[in-house]
Amino acid sequence: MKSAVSVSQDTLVSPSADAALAAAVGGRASAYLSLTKPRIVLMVLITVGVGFLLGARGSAHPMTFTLTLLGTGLVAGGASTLNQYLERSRDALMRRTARRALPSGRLASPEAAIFGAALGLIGTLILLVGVNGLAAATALVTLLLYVYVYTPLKPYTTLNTAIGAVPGALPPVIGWTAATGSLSIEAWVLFLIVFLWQFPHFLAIAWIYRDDYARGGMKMLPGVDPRGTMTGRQSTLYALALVPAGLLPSIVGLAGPFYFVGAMILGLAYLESAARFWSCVNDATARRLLRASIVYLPAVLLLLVLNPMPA
Ligand code: HEM
Ligand SMILES: CC(C)=CCC/C(C)=C/CC/C(C)=C/COP(=O)(O)OP(=O)(O)O
Repeated sequence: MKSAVSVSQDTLVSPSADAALAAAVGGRASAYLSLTKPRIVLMVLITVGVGFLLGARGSAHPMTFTLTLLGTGLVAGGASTLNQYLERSRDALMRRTARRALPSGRLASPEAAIFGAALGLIGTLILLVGVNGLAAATALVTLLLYVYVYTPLKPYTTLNTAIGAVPGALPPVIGWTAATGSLSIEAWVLFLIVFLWQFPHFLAIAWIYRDDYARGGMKMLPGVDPRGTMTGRQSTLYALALVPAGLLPSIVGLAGPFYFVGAMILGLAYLESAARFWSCVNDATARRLLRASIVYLPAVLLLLVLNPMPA
């Protein structure tokens, strides 16, 4: 009788316990995934992929390509995780980030630190063993600059974003070195485009979230520029510099005339959004500029892949 009761209890209790366990495991898995900032990783991988395909000039080795994306994706996810680990207290103070896995307590911080370090290490080893030493070293330098230079500087200087733009622009260089084993001029042209592109991107974001950044104690330009004059001017100047920089792939023999025309149109459209932001600095023009930034980069990268210069 006793055992019958316990069996019936088990059968009653187990399914809901299993569901709770599954929900907990699923919840933890999604919390771990969120630490890697998947949308940024996806965009980073697109820039890596384009760098690789241009470097390979039509003879990409599928296995090397796959290992490059896998290794760099893991390093990028590890970098974002370590960034969230280091910023957990400040993230708790900002509305945009307060619900993240660490400030909300869904994961404990040592778990995040171990997860981030493991992803970074495994990703670097995959690049080292499966791709080449230069790609592995470039990815590791990218992680170190992002996690240990840019991230700690955010509460101290408004220059943090200009410094963060260096690791932000290195992923296409990782892709290029993975395909070619060298750091040639073409890699630096791709670096320059992504570097300049980031200024209007993050200045628009810094304006939109200016109160939030101030709450978290992050030093961003709009915090010392309440009318937004410098923020608007800098966005416009960097977007202006990006117009000729965006044409360089055709000049160094990376892309053809179709790319040249497309990049010119996209560059002018991005510049127009930045100039409109400068002429009237407000949340609406900043959001429009942010949207333009998220269109510009994938579109230019797509054109590069669609209209490469024949080898
Ligand atoms: C210093 C450089 C950068 C800073 C400070 C920065 C900051 C940010 C922030 C705070 C957001 C979230 C905006 C929101 O929630 O409304 C964002 C969105 C985004 N960023 Fe950046 N970013 C930088 C560089 C980059 C780079 C290098 C890439 C990719 C190559 C990138 C791709 C994106 C994309 C695709 C989004 C939209 C997806 C999303 O909302 O998560 N960013 N950026
Ligand atoms: C291979 C490798 C390591 C790739 C990583 C490339 C990289 C540095 C991408 C992110 C660029 C960046 C500075 C985003 C903002 O982060 P944030 O921390 O200021 O954003 P948050 O305010 O949302 O935390």
